Amino acid sequence: MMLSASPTTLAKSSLEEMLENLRQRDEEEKPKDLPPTLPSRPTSKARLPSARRSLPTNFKVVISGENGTGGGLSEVERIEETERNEEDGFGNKKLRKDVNMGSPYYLVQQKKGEDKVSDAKDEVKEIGKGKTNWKVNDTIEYFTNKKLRVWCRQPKGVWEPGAIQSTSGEESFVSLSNGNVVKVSANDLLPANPDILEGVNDLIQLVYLNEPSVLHNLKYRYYRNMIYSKAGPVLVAVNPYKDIPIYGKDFATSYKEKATDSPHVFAVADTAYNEMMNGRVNQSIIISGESGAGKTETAKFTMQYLAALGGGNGVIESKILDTHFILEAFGNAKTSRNDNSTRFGKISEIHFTEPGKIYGAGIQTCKLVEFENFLLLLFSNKIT
Ligand SMILES: Nc1ncnc2c1ncn2[C@@H]1O[C@H](COP(=O)(O)OP(=O)(O)OP(=O)(O)O)[C@@H](O)[C@H]1O
Repeated sequence: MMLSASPTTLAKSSLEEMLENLRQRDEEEKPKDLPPTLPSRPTSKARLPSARRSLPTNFKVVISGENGTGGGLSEVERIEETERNEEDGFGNKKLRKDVNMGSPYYLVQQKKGEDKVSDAKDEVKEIGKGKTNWKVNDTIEYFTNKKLRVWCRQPKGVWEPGAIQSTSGEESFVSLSNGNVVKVSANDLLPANPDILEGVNDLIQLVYLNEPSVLHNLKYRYYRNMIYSKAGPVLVAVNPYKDIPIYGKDFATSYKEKATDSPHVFAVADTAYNEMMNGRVNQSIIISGESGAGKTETAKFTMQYLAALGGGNGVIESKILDTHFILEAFGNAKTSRNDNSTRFGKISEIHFTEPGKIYGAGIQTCKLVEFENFLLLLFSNKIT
């Protein structure tokens, strides 16, 4: 399903007003002050910002139920792809507008997703115009003139947001958000993303993919209980260390019915299940992270979702889910990093019948590789 990003009939937000003012100011200054192109990005094509492409004039925001099945396509590419072809190529249903989740988490995501993606594209279009070859100084100059936000590395390595006041040679005076003005070298400055991109649910939507921008985006979401973010086809989970009500039946149902595309472990499990069912290809999900990152919990949520999808009378599913308790009793221990640390690597398999019902499971364990712990869930379809 597509949702048009045409201007809303509601009163303009202060953000919209600010953007409009910025655009007007740019228009006035256009002939003598063309903005430079975006700063350099990682060389990998997969991480190039979608915003570098010229935007379609009839731009639309697509919210589809799939997660990570874009084959590495950027947001704009996926939009164009979907516009070319009503089917998403993976047999997934598109977002159902008629399902009202009634969940604050869902609503925030929906609203933010719609507004931000479309507005940010416009803003990026503005910033991205101009020459293709640029130098660091051009960018700093541009950021200074426009009073745009930058990230400023402080002595202890912490990145603080601020605005460049003036630059002389390799050094700049930056006014930090706490009011202090500090002198920093150009090496300690990085461009920040426009406010409008704050909290985007896929990191590849960020115009500037530098370390502070990525961390800031994850932190912004984390403080709003949005612990999952996408980094292209990869799901990033930040351990909340508290219960967040995002794993209940209503959430499982909404991911099953493609009612939301907010990043979530259920979405990953759903994609794997659908790929297995549609493509008849075994699937695997790799969960990695340092000790205490939340791998075991994530694996449990994945299995819980798969049990809900492939559940029959519930007996075998609950048996599978209950194995965690036995395994943890024998194989977990308290460490300085995690009170309930799994001391072994784990490969869990779930087997499905052809119609997609669970008919068995298996778990292989292996020696723990400290700090490079992993869990691998495998899903296989019975070939009879
Ligand atoms: N999604 C979550 N929601 C709430 N709490 C969580 C979540 N994920 C992890 N936690 C908390 O973090 C703790 C550590 O998580 P977990 O045991 O899954 O880490 P791990 O990566 O498997 O660690 P290890 O490699 O040491 O086994 C859990 O006991 C739980 O309290």
